[in-house]
Amino acid sequence: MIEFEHVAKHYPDGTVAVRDFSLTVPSHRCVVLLGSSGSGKTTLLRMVNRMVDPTGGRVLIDDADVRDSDPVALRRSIGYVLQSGGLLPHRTVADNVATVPLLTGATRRAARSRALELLGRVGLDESLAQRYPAQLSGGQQQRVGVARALAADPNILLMDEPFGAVDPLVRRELQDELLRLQSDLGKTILFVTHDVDEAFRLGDEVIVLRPQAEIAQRGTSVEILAQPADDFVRGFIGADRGRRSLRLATSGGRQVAVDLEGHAVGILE
Ligand SMILES: Nc1ncnc2c1ncn2[C@@H]1O[C@H](COP(=O)(O)OP(=O)(O)OP(=O)(O)O)[C@@H](O)[C@H]1O
Repeated sequence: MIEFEHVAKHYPDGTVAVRDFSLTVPSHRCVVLLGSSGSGKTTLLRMVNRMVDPTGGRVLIDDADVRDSDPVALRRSIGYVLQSGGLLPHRTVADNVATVPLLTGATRRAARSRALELLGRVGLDESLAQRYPAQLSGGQQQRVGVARALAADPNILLMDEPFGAVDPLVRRELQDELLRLQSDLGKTILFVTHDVDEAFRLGDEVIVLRPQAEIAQRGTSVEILAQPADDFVRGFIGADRGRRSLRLATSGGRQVAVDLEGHAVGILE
């Protein structure tokens, strides 16, 4: 469980990235921070692994203040996936994934076999293990990034726009993969995105943020879509532009959900 207790982040230049943010992320759940650029999402995420220290309030992991833990050990114990993949360019794929197990004392042999197992888990063929990151597609690099984040078998995964740099089809594949992994592994995931569809697909709970990480609304995708808290949320999720509106049409005795342009999106069971 991750708890943010009235955290704030004021930068020396006067920027208030986070004003007063409180949230509990329950264990084994995926909570998504959804907000536009500059709303403070990355700042909040990095407070968990102490890449950013709050200027007010505190962050607890399983009731322990992260300030009391060694930052390097803390970072090794938490999986972190970035949009850019963050892979080491001069190390092979297998070595990239094996880095953390090696640092935490695994033998070379054990680290390597763990790396190969994880590559399989994220849907990558073993034949890619000896390649360098630049020899992979963007989607494959992101899979390696996820495998690397899982390498230390962390309880917590922090994911910062991890699928933002790939095309929409691959993005969907990676989302499916994460949903599958999560149903197997049950990690505590804090996921940052500005993409509403992604947030609604992945989040057990979605936190819609205004600037300075002010919570505009929190809830399941169903709750937010059914009852947007205000005009800001309505605008952000596109409900005000009819983007999320469907209507029912009947064809051959079946009820079909169609979007506002008349394209079929699903069938009512
Ligand atoms: N070192 C810094 N000094 C001053 N201001 C900063 C610093 N780092 C971040 N900020 C500011 O803090 C605010 C929040 O930044 P943050 O990166 O958390 O937003 P974000 O929601 O993750 O945005 P994005 O989606 O664009 O990554 C922004 O206004 C940003 O300019």
